Amino acid sequence: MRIAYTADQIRAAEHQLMARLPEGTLMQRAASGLAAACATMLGKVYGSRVTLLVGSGDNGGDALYAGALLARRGARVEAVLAGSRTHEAGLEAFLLAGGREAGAEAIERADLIVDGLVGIGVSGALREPYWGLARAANAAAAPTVAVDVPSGVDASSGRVEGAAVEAALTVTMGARKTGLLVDPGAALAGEVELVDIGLGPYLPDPDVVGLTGADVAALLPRPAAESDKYRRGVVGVVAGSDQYTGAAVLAVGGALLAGAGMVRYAGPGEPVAQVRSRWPEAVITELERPSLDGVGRVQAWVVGPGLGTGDWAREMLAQVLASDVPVLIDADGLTLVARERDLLGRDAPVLVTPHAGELSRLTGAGRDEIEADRLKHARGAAADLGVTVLLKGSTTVVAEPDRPVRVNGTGTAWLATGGTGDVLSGVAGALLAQGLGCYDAGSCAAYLHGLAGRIASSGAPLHAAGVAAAVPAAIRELTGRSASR
Ligand SMILES: NC(=O)C1=CN([C@@H]2O[C@H](COP(=O)(O)OP(=O)(O)OC[C@H]3O[C@@H](n4cnc5c(N)ncnc54)[C@H](OP(=O)(O)O)[C@@H]3O)[C@@H](O)[C@H]2O)[C@@H](O)CC1
Ligand SMILES: [K+]
Repeated sequence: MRIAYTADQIRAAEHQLMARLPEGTLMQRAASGLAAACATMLGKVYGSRVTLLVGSGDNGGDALYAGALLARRGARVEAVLAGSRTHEAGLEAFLLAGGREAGAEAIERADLIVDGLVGIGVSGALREPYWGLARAANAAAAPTVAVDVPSGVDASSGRVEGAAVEAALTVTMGARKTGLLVDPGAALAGEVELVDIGLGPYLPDPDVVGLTGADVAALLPRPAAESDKYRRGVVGVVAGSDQYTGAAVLAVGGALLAGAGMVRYAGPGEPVAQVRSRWPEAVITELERPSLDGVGRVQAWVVGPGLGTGDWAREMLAQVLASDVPVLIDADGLTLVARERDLLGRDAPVLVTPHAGELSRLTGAGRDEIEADRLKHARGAAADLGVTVLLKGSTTVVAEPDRPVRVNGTGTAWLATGGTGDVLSGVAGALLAQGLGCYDAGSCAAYLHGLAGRIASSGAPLHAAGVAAAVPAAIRELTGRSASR
């Protein structure tokens, strides 16, 4: 599990640890980890050119001490001092080791750039000359190693106001920062390497958590020898309409291919015909009127994709929500709930899966505001609505009251195409029906869906049906050798 913390949490932990250690110890630990990472990146340290971008705080101090270590190993290290002041002891050590001060032109002659402009102490958009230096580093041929966080990225949220450094590697001190797991910060951080400075015992519960493949593999339900189709989980899908038939096909496909024991589909004539011809495995009820009578028992419902927002859709949604099993609400179902919040008043669990636009309808926050701070808005919606919120996007986040937000980084930009959300709802529904809670079902589904997207894409455009088809391959990749069991 990748765990991450806000800047305040890190600072509080550092405070406690620092009180027990001689002054400067933590920075020395940070700098030696940073220098080692730079050395690995350079391959050969002796004779290489390293340019440090040094801000006025301790982030610059880390860079200067690391620069001193690299200079002692024979690198030609130059420091561009950006702040109105500079970490004094760090600069002294740097100069003593043979490092030199330089102007911004040193960025262009570097083999490696070290971004020590700002770390967790940043506030707001980068000011000049930091801003210009960040852009010069991004334009340079050499890769950049960011100290703690890429400068310009808010460590606690991943937000970027204005320019930020694009790092090939971020060497982060003590613990990962939330902003390294959430886009846009996550995308700017490159690889993330954690340097242990001894903070562990002082860290509180994490702010956010990212599941690894091994975590997901451990959570995924596996059929046991005595499983039958009912015990493996029956998913009910209420999706599609005479106008939108594809959503039904895709949601049912996602559910079937994510391991549901059985999928029951209920809808009107047009989508029924489509689902029947595409998925003969599904158990289908063709509806003359909006009613779940005679559809049969399920262990979880998926409701909303392509359903429409008229009276029929509203009645189907109300009946699904009146059941006593977990319900996933997506797409048109969310539009209906936004109009009529009371529908959410039920005892059994609810997982909602909005994108930013749908969440905006649910909460009234602006779409751009939501995109800029996905964590805050997903958390707020989960608390206000009393449900689990899976907010889709380049970093999908899953928020549930009183638990760390789970963030998912497996997706690919190619997934931003029509119908992929319908597949996700089916995948998550299958996991709910197999007994996972909303938090686990949502975060495992996001992981699998992202991985399936990568498999389906391999760097080229994909289509939603291809993502559904790749879900078994994603499960196989995760579960590895034990897949035969
Ligand atoms: N504490 C520890 O134990 C350890 C800490 N460690 C390291 O220290 C880092 C935190 O150091 P920090 O607290 O000194 O803050 P930091 O990120 O360097 O930036 C603050 C400076 O930036 C400036 N500034 C702010 N906003 C700005 C903007 N928008 N645009 C431009 N400038 C801006 C502001 O300058 P001022 O406004 O005062 O001129 C202020 O002085 C942490 O990330 C890690 O790398 C490690 O060594 C491990 C041990
Ligand atoms: K930095």
